[in-house]
Formats: sequence, structure tokens, C-alpha cells
Amino acid sequence: MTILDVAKVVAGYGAAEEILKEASITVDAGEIVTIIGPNGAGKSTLLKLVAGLVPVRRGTVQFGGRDVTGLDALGRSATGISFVPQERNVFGTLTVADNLLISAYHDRAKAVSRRETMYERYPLLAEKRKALARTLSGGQRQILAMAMGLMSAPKMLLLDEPTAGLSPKAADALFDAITALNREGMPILMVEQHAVEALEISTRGYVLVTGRNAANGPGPALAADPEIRPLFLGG
Ligand SMILES: Nc1ncnc2c1ncn2[C@@H]1O[C@H](COP(=O)(O)OP(=O)(O)OP(=O)(O)O)[C@@H](O)[C@H]1O
Repeated sequence: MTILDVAKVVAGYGAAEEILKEASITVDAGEIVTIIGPNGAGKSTLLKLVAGLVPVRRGTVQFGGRDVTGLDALGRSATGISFVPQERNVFGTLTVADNLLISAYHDRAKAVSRRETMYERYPLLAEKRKALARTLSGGQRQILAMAMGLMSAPKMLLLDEPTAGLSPKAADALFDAITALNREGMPILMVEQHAVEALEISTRGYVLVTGRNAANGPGPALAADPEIRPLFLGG
């Protein structure tokens, strides 16, 4: 069952040229889908468009069988789409506990119990609950950002380069956390620079080049594709 259907979207910033030029992607229930491609291809723009942060000029976005093209970021969030940005994704001067609490602003009555669920799921957040978010390591911060994204009990998670700037060990741990979350049924759409590792845990992948679809297929097959690999995956 398709839960996200992005069809031939055209989008850009201000009056500048179009960045996305009829790009299309789908995400089915239970999938991890990864978007890869060269720098500036529009990968993050596509993710932000799904989150409602970049307006759609042409094309459509359907989520859960409903046309959400005209909804802004708050409206998309209310339908169950949760976006975890690449940068500035936690409040550094707030504690881990408060970062989680304020992320359930849609549903304050459930905030405390959901935070307990996050502590059970990610024990390091329970250990660090009183620590200021700015004192966390890069990997811990990304786990917090993902947990914040889950505090609204979303139906799909969007992750923008979750392993950017992490050590290989921390990146592996994060990919494990992403896989574990997906195994529980959470559909995930992500953009990743660590393309091989990301595709290997992905049901499917898309290659985006200059705002257009260039290729797609099962994640591991795309990672091993001799034509794709040297172009986008560092040989
Ligand atoms: N807020 C913005 N205002 C104007 N132009 C922007 C903005 N954000 C991105 N762009 C431009 O849009 C183009 C696509 O950027 P985007 O971040 O979507 O690419 P990307 O494929 O995610 O690349 P990267 O891997 O380098 O992050 C780039 O030319 C970028 O400079």
C-alpha cells in the first residue's frame, strides 16, 4: 500500500530557477526509502517539500490517500508526517527531557507518557535526561532529534542526512536505530550522503540528478549497480 505519493513535483526557492523538475517518489507502508544523488541535486529540497516547508509549484503530494499538496508544514505534520532536519535539530540550551516534551506540542496530554516510551526505546536519553542537549555527542544528538520526531506519534518519518558529520561507529549505530524503528513498522524516507550504507538498509532507493529522477530500484541492488556506484557512491 502506497502511503506517500509525490508526483512530478516542480519547486524552488523564491524567484530563482526551479530546483525540482518533475521529480516523483513513492513510499509504501513499512518501507525505508533513500534518496541519493550528487550535491545540489535537490534531495533535501524534495524532503522539505514533503514536509511542507517548500511550496509545490506544480505536481501533487498525496499522503495516506489524501491530497496534501496545499497543506503547509503544520498541516502536513498534523496528518502524521514528521521531519527531522539535518542541522539545528535540537535546542542546545534545553535539557534532553525538555527537548522531548516540547516536541509533543500537538498532543500535550500524551507528552509525558510518550517521553517515557522514548526513554525505554533509547536508554541513553533516559541516562542523559537532565543534560543540556548541547553537551551530547553528535550520535547522541541525532538519536535525540529522531526521538523528538517520534514524539508526535507520526505515521512517517523524514530524515535529512541523519549520519552527516558522525564517526563511522556512530553512523552505524544510527543506521541500526533507524532499522529497528522501521522493523516496528515506521515508514522512513531519508536523504543520505553515506549512500552505500543507507541503500543497504533500504527497501528502495532513488537517484536524483539536477532535480529529476535518474534511477531507482531495490536499495541493495542500487548500491551494487556498476553504473550507479562510480557516479554517486565514490567508486
Ligand atoms: N533556502 C534556500 N534558498 C535558496 N536556494 C537554496 C536553498 N536551499 C537550497 N538551495 C539551493 O537548491 C539547490 C538544491 O539544494 P539541496 O540542498 O536540495 O540539494 P541536495 O541534493 O540536498 O544537496 P547536498 O547533498 O549538497 O545537501 C542548491 O543549488 C542549493 O544551493
